[in-house]
Amino acid sequence: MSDYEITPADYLPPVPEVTDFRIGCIGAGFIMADCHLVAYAAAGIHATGIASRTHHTAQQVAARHDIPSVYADYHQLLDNQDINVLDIAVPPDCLLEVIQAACQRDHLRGILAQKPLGVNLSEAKQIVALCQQAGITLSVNQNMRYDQSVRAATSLLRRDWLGDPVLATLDMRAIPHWMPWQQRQGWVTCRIMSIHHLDTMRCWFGTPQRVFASFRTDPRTQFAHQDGIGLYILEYDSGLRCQICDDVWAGPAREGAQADLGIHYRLEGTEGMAKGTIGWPKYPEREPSTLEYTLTKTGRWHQPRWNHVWFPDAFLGPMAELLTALANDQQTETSGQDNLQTMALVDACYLSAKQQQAISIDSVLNA
Ligand SMILES: NC(=O)C1=CN([C@@H]2O[C@H](COP(=O)(O)OP(=O)(O)OC[C@H]3O[C@@H](n4cnc5c(N)ncnc54)[C@H](OP(=O)(O)O)[C@@H]3O)[C@@H](O)[C@H]2O)C=CC1
Ligand SMILES: O=C1CO[C@H](CO)[C@@H](O)[C@@H]1O
Repeated sequence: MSDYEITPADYLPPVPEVTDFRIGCIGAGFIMADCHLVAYAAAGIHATGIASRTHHTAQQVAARHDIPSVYADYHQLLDNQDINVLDIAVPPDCLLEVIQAACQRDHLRGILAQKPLGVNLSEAKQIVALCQQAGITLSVNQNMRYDQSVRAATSLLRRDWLGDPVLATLDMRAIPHWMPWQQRQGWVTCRIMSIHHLDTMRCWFGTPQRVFASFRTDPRTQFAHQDGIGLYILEYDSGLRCQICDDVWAGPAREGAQADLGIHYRLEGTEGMAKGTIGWPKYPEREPSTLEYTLTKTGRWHQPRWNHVWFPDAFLGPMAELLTALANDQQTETSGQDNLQTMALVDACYLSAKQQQAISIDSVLNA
């Protein structure tokens, strides 16, 4: 293989050597049942216990995934001293109380919490502080970083193959399935979906200095919401600009017109250019994400391909990283502390759209 080629180690997550941690799952909804547990099982990682709000839901998911212990509620799961790692996927406005209860137990070593880390930066800070005080390693499930194309692009950037980053754009034209609990938050897009794209830009380029965000409401969504279709410009002092368009309306495709759905991104640097697609909008069909790149040093297109997909395969990544970090007494890349910057960026987007002006991320982080 010539230089400047991507290999599986660049797009697949590490599989932890030590898998004897005992995982308790809190939440048994879509993401836990159809993504987390499916990806873990494929790697030989099996949860020990599960609890949901509704006992019957937990029983059904336990039966489907061969989970030996089902608890009537999450407090009972937390009482089991054998469980030392939590995998939490509950609505964001339920997360803080679950973490508060978890931090009162002294047998827990690690927590993987689904994004967003609470309803805002203030809650995220409380969650991070609670885990630090309890000596629990907290990691946030910002799993788009583990999408195979995103991860491969991260490798290109970390090796400097693209040179100095000049411009990055990401265009989402897709209709996600919305969860009923979003209605009580009044969020359609930014804190639920755009958070992935904002966090991915952070993974690629670090935290921007400022963001300008503009929202327009989504004509299909029946409940009152603050966001809807989201447009974002991220400004970096280096000169780099990132632009994200999250169009969750994507035209009247559900209303009878033809659909043209997908997610495309493009990264331009002084020494190369990469363009990718994210296959997730086709889920449950398995459409792998793609990446192509061209470099001044090679003068041709490089087109690595794989059969893995974000949903569900990439969900091994965040748990594998947490288990590896626990075994080595380290933090993960998506630690709670790191995620405060993603949460600050998201809060800055809502503030920017409301005030119709660019917002510095530091001003939100340090407010
Ligand atoms: N790519 C990603 O990383 C994705 C992340 N997510 C995140 O995962 C979390 C869970 O999402 P998802 O699984 O799709 O949601 P679901 O609605 O499918 O599941 C929610 C789970 O939380 C439980 N729950 C506890 N309290 C409540 C409550 N007050 N209202 C509603 N449910 C409650 C539900 O219990 P029960 O059903 O027993 O009543 C269920 O087990 C969210 O934070 C979401 O943002 C979601 C999708 C994709
Ligand atoms: O994180 C997410 C990614 O995709 C889902 C769409 O099916 C969203 O619901 C979501 O919260």
